[in-house]
Amino acid sequence: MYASERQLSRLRLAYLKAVLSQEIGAFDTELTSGKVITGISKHMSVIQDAIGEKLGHFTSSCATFFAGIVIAAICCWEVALLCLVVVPLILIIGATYTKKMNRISTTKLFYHSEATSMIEQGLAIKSFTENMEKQYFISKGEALVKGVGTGMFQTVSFCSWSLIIWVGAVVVRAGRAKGGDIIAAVMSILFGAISITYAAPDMQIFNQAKAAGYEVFQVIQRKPLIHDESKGEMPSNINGYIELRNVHFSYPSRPEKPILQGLSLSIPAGKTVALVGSSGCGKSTVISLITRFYDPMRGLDCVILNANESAKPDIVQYNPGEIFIDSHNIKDLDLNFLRSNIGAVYQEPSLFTGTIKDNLKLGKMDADDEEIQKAAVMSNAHSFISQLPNQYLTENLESAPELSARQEASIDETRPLPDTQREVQRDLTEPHVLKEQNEMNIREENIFFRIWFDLKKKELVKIAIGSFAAAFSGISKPFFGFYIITIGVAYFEEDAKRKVGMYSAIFSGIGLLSLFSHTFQHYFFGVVGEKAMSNFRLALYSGVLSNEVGWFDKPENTVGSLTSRIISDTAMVKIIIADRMSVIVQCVSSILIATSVSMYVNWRMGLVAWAVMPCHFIGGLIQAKSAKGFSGDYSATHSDLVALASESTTNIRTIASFCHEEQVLKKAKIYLDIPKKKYRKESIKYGIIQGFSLCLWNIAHAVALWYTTILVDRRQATFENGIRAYQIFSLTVPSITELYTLIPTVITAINMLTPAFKTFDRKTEIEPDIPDDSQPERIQGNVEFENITVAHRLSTVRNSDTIIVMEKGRIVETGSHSTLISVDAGLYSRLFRLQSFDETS
Ligand SMILES: Nc1ncnc2c1ncn2[C@@H]1O[C@H](COP(=O)(O)OP(=O)(O)OP(=O)(O)O)[C@@H](O)[C@H]1O
Repeated sequence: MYASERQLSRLRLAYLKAVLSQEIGAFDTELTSGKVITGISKHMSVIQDAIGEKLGHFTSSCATFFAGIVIAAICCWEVALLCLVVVPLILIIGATYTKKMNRISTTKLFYHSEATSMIEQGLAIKSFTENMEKQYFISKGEALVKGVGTGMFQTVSFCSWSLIIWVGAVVVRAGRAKGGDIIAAVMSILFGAISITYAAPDMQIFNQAKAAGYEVFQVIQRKPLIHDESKGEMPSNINGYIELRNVHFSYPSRPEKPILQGLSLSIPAGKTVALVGSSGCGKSTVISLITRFYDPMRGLDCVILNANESAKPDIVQYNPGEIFIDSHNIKDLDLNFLRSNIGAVYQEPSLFTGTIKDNLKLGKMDADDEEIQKAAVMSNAHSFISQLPNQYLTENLESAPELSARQEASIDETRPLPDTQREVQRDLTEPHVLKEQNEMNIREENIFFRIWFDLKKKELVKIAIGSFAAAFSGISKPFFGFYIITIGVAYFEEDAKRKVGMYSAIFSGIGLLSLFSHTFQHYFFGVVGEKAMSNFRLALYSGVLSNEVGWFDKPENTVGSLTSRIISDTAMVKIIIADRMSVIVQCVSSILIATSVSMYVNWRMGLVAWAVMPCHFIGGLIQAKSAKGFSGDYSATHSDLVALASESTTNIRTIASFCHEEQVLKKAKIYLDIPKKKYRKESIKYGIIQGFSLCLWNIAHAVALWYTTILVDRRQATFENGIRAYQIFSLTVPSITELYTLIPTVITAINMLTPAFKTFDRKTEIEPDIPDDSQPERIQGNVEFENITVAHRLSTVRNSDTIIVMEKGRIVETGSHSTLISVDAGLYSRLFRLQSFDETS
């Protein structure tokens, strides 16, 4: 536990460092914030689990198995040898199953990510429905593979046992071993085999960790297209003469759309130059190129077709243009040096966790209080900051919820910029209109009944067949307990070979039936679970899309949290139905059958078996916990780090422009130290608990054996029935433990579904589809504006030394305000007149 925490601490840091060092274009395409958060939380947790507790658990389970084989070999080598032949067969089935399941989960993961990005981009419900249908189809295959796989495992296990016990009888008949030796050998193998089945889920985690590791290392090993590692020039003095020469640019996410098309401009040092143009003409793009968030590049327009149409297109490499500062090509300059010479304030305000002062210091980490205040006064932020309860020490998100969007932006603009600052871009933030919302009135309903979402009659029939099959699958444990002792006794009888042969045949028959019962159980529960989940997902997504725009402004309805509600939370529906309910039915059936049969065989021993059950139960619970992992949810333990990674990715431009990567990594190191200390203590504590659980187990067996001798002594039971009644029940106790651990997970899953159902139940305040009868028949077209605020950008730039007017990535006019305004047909003058109209209206 401790070692894995230490290793993962390094891996998490390396991951975050790699993310922060990528060029901005990567965040537009491959490194979405969702992917980064999944990487640093989910993927890291799986890897930590695999190389930590699961590896320890797997090693100890394998050791138990091999010890079982060795003891069996000492008691009866023929039986042990047979096991060594049979076990690889079982392992091959396990490996084939895992391989198939992995292939399916990789395909599912692809569609899962596709669905996530569809929601992030707000795509139409039609594409989402198609995606859900594809997922449903894949899940059908998954359910079938799961059913056949577990069924095959049961069948082969039962048939192998039949063979082993029959060979035991042959050996006894031949006089090469005693019945007792065979029982000892079979029991050792039995416990070894149980251990190896405990180890099987670990293999699944190892495979998941492999897939997660692949994703994580892809990011860590990714070479950024623009990076600061190869240290470039750092001229001693920068005057600030900026020149763009024939610059072409397309965003990596939309290479087919040219944004800048041969833009050339020069900005003399010390002059104020304003870029003016309609929205989307490429103003911010120019600034992004100067700060080297992107390098000039041509998109797909560089592909020209050959004269002969059937031939392959030629890729022509044009020079995409160059950018110079003081005649230094910015590509030759040290990246950090370049960015620390540029002060940029972006349209979107970005605030980080911490106090207002921490946020202001982002621009200059060594700024003192006086400098900070001076910067705040200059940007008109000082007056409202002074009115806050803790002034500059106010935690920006928690204690100052009253901060308006404009004030947030103001803090963002206030950051004292490095002394070397030469250029500031100031785009005024669009006014935010926040709508008041009525509190939702949500009915408390029983979510458990609602998860069977919109299921048709045929799906309910499937669930009934699945439940029946699950109940039959529940027979296997008590049946095994009953027959293993019956066979043990048969070894001592005269016609051992015939009797054991008959029992072996029955054993194989039950094994064969379990192939069908497991297949039906997993297939039907899996298919119905997927159907209910996809019905609910679709209904929820369409419900979300029908909400009014104001609803999306609420902090709890950000794209991230809605995506998580639609994709992750709804997955609980399938988990409850396919994974939990199916096993719950199986466990209940096992417990009922075991209790009835053990009471029937010998009611006294049946009661004792129930009495010592808590020892088994607690022991089993601790073992199950150890198989699952004591360390719990790694993502929750590292929530501070995940939050840091999330806000860093969202505000990557701010971090990159302030060269703040090192500060983020320093903070990350502090966050990583806390869990490291925690896991050191916990690992010792849980080691002791695990040892105690094994002790309880042995105490339970000892009590049962002791009581059997008393019953035999008092002639209240035969030895065979005493042991048999106990064994039937004790082999079924894991089902009680499983049931006990499953029920809280169902409750947790139901709780996780509550926000999704609340969102689903919400009625939109602006109903788009219901025509309003009160509407006039004919629209006159008289529009009345009330309390509208317009950002008069042109009034903020009229005093600039030079105004450059852009249109569709090209410069169309250049000059001062007075010269440009005099050109009546010019774009500037048209824009200016348009804004004057706004002012007067
Ligand atoms: N990261 C991005 N990925 C893909 N396209 C982008 C990206 N950022 C901007 N664009 C597109 O590039 C074009 C130019 O955008 P840019 O932000 O430079 O315009 P602008 O002139 O600054 O507009 P505004 O005045 O609205 O801020 C727009 O069509 C915009 O949609």
